[in-house]
Amino acid sequence: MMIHTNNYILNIKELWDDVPEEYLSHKERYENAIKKAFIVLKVLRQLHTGNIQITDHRTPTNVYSIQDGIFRNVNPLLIHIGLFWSTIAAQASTEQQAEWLQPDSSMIGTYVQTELGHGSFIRGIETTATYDSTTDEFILHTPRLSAYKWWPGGLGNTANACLVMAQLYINGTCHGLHIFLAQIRDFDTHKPLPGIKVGEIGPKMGFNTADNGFLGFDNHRIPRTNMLMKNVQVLRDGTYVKPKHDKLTYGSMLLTRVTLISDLAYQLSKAATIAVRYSAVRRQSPIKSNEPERQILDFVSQQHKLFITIASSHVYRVVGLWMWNSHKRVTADIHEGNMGQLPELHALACCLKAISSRDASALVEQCRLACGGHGYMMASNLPQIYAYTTAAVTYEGEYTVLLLQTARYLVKFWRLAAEHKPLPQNFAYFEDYIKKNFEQWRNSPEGIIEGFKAIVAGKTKAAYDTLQCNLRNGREFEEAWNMASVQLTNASEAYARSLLCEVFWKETVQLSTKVSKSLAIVLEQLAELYLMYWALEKHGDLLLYSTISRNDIEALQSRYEELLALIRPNAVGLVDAFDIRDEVLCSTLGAYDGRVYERMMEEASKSPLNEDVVNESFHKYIRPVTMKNKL
Ligand SMILES: CCCCCCCC/C=C\CCCCCCCCCCC/C=C/C(=O)SCCNC(=O)CCNC(=O)[C@H](O)C(C)(C)COP(=O)(O)OP(=O)(O)OC[C@H]1O[C@@H](n2cnc3c(N)ncnc32)[C@H](O)[C@@H]1OP(=O)(O)O
Ligand SMILES: Cc1cc2nc3c(=O)[nH]c(=O)nc-3n(C[C@H](O)[C@H](O)[C@H](O)COP(=O)(O)OP(=O)(O)OC[C@H]3O[C@@H](n4cnc5c(N)ncnc54)[C@H](O)[C@@H]3O)c2cc1C
Repeated sequence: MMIHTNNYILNIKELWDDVPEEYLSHKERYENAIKKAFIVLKVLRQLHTGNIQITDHRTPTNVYSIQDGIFRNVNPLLIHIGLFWSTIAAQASTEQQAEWLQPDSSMIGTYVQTELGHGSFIRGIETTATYDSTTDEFILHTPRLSAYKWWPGGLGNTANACLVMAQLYINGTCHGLHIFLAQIRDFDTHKPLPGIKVGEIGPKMGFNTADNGFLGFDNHRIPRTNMLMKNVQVLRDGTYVKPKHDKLTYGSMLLTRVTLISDLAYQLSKAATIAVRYSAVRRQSPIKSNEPERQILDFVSQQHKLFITIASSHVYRVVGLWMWNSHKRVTADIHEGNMGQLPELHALACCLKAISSRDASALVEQCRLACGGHGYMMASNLPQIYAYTTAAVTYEGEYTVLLLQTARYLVKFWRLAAEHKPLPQNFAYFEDYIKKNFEQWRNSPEGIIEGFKAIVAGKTKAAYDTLQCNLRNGREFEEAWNMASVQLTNASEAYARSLLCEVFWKETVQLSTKVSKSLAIVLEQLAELYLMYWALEKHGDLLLYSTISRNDIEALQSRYEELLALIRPNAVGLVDAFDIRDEVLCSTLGAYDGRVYERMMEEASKSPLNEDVVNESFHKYIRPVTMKNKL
């Protein structure tokens, strides 16, 4: 059968709620989400087996964005598809993949790593997998409360299998963290298997349909062949065959960090669409007292809040794709046994995941605030987008922890520069900074990019000097590192920003040669706006580390304001171009037809508190008090 994904899925009636999910209980919400998730999964399986075929392009992202509208919150199968499958595909041997990745598999899985006691410091994970050579099995065990797995999405009620990260023990020797496939519930009855204690962790700020769960093992046995064995093996006699790089086990986190950048671009495009469309409809106060009230989008301060969100969505779309291609390249190299590019990819993924999630959550919140009171309504969908987006600052590597990983990489290159050793081309600017080869400031995108590199060099130098000073004062390295950690994270943040500016500007200039002149102008305006915005935000750093002057900063400010005026006529067109359907946007404020007030009233009428003209609590509680002496 040939289908058009959008229309096919949008026409499945059971996928769309009559009652907004905010009115459902925790339990009802989950049950409703599960109903929908399995309808979508069935479609995906039919797509996979070729029973149905798609006539529209961009298949995975299409399905992803449509399912995003179906689940106002989160698809409970997100981790099954996004992490369980992809980890097996990346880390299981060919034979294991052939067995486990069947399209009609009974397994519904999740990715189980974090414990009550350890999330960031994964070497501290306490769950053990001990090899028993007499039975050719691993024994999974949770030695204490802090070792209980806690957080995995879909674990609470949905999953019957999982990939577990545990410390591998063979003959009393610990070989560190490895990944194991464990069945946890009976495929038929869905009851937890003997030795498994599993449940859901309770309501959260968002992700309330993801049934995040807890899990404990009581000497639970799995076959030896359930360890993911593409990169590392345990043989029948207990021989341990080491991986080519000891961080290959962390590969799923690396991949998800890369993927997340694009996902956050998409979340930003939703928030920008809602806030810009609403700002075009909403009128509040005249600008000149004798004129009619103006669209709030005409207030320059409103443009300042919103246009950076549009630009940032494009930045993360472009940089997300750039990272995706790098990941593909490095993975191909790893297949050939060449691990050389892995540290750089890890360092880039860490800081870009950290900054993209932090930017996205701050900008989504800015869009919500830019919609005034109405942005606070759940029906605007902005609170849900915020709750979803802000979680990304924490999961898949907490913000600061990831920035500190990138700092290790920066410090390594600074040390080379300080010792006058050869540097790779992309860090040649460290040497220029040391030699004080400062460029004359240019008020242009290229000049700003150079300025940001000077900030990276200056901040890395400051952090490095502090580190050295702490060492000279007799501190151990780890302690000296901790004492310098504020400066180290600052350096990483600056590094991410310089990458974002450079990649976005270069890619935009290249793209501009391939599109119409009028489109090229708008794309370059957006890219320039992004660079100017951040140059102004970081003007203090530019004053400290580059050759910028006060006059230059004033000129940047004028150009920035000019850009806001230039973008204003295209603002609505720019968000329409994100091409997000109303059914996916789920927002009274952001729908394409602009019927904001009508939609708000329609949504309010769905409130159960409007079902009765007089709520029964009036008779039970209010009247007895207010009418007490008057009856
Ligand atoms: C129906 C649905 C339809 C779907 C259709 C599909 C279409 C899909 C399309 C789009 C999908 C996009 C959606 C994506 C959205 C996903 C949503 C996800 C939901 C949430 C899920 C959340 C999951 C989780 O959170 S899982 C748990 C994650 N946990 C963490 O991230 C822990 C963080 N901690 C760490 O990573 C580590 O502890 C550490 C790196 C901080 C430290 O590790 P350690 O071993 O201690 O190492 P250290 O001593 O610091 O360093 C030693 C050297 O190792 C280097 N290194 C560290 N890590 C790596 C690595 N990964 N790779 C390479 N090298 C690494 C490090 O740099 C050191 O090197 P050096 O040279 O010594 O400096
Ligand atoms: C919505 C959501 C979904 C999730 N889904 C999953 C899942 O599917 N599977 C899974 O396994 N996990 C999942 N997680 C868990 C997630 O990966 C962890 O919460 C995350 O890695 C952070 O770890 P933590 O909670 O232990 O924070 P902590 O590490 O305890 O962080 C607390 C504070 O300590 C600071 N800190 C910690 N270590 C350092 C350090 N070395 N240096 C400086 N500061 C430090 C942090 O910066 C932070 O400010 C999910 C979490 C959330 C919120």
